[in-house]
Amino acid sequence: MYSLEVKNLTKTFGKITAVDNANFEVPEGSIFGLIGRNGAGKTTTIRMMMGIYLPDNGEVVLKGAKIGPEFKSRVGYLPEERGLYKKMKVIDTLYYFAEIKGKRKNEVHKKVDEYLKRFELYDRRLSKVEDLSKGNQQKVQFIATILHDPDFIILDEPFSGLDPVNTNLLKDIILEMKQKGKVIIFSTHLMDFAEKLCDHIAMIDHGKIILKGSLKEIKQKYSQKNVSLTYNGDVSFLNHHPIIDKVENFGNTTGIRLKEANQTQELLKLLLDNNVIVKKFDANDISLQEIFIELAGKDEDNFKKEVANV
Ligand SMILES: Nc1ncnc2c1ncn2[C@@H]1O[C@H](COP(=O)(O)OP(=O)(O)OP(=O)(O)O)[C@@H](O)[C@H]1O
Repeated sequence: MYSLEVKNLTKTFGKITAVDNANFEVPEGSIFGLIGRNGAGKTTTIRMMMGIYLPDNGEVVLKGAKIGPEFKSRVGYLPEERGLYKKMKVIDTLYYFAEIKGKRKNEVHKKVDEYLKRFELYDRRLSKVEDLSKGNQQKVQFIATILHDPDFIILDEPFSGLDPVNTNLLKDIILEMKQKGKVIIFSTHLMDFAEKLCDHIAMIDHGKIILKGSLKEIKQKYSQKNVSLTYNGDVSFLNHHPIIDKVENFGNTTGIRLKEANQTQELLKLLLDNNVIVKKFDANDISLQEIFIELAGKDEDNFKKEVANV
């Protein structure tokens, strides 16, 4: 069952079509990633979902009914432009945001302390927001987003500006919220996060949805001719080998696309024969990053052909 559906959403700004007839479905109890490059249309889509922008066309549907004001009280929204009152103390900021969502101080007091401690902000609770680093301000805003225990959590680029420790903490909290049955929707251009967290994704490019669905199924579909390799040695000989379609270096791993799905054993033998030390050989594995580059890294002509097939 879908909890939230985006139907034919379109938004133009003058001559720019920021979102072009976008359709996707967010299943109940899922972590959903809206992924795309800079300027792809993620924020505009989210703003339409939140009722901040009126769409030129289309609608957002919640459990079969057009979204209304009641949705606002059930949602926690972290906007891309982080907007906190700079002169306000951290603790007052959190109580203020909770109050806007109808929660009294004594209802959220315990939770506020708990989150401040988890995010290592408890000692800064009496500091003014403006005295915190950007990353810490973002953590405060994230806490403010979830304090009222919303059913839907919509996060626009939540990981940008966070260090690895806080990124992990945020990931843990997102997973905890999923366990509680919440729907989490977040936008990102960082495929790693989407890959680790999401059950479902929609990939947006040039305002169009070019890929959507269960991440597992998408990866299965795209992985049949793929090998993800970790190695020591030199694999440059693969570049012009007749069984190889493409070799892409992703830093820690190398993605190899074969011309045919049944050539994985031949590839393994080839690597060993050429004295490559194989540390990890994942046949039929493909990263979301590879799929993303394949689809969103296309030139304009290929892009139009691909979109025509979604
Ligand atoms: N208020 C606006 N006025 C004019 N153009 C806009 C406005 N908002 C967005 N755009 C344009 O719409 C397109 C999509 O922008 P959007 O911010 O939705 O992309 P995004 O995927 O969120 O990008 P990023 O990851 O860089 O934040 C871009 O070309 C952007 O310049």
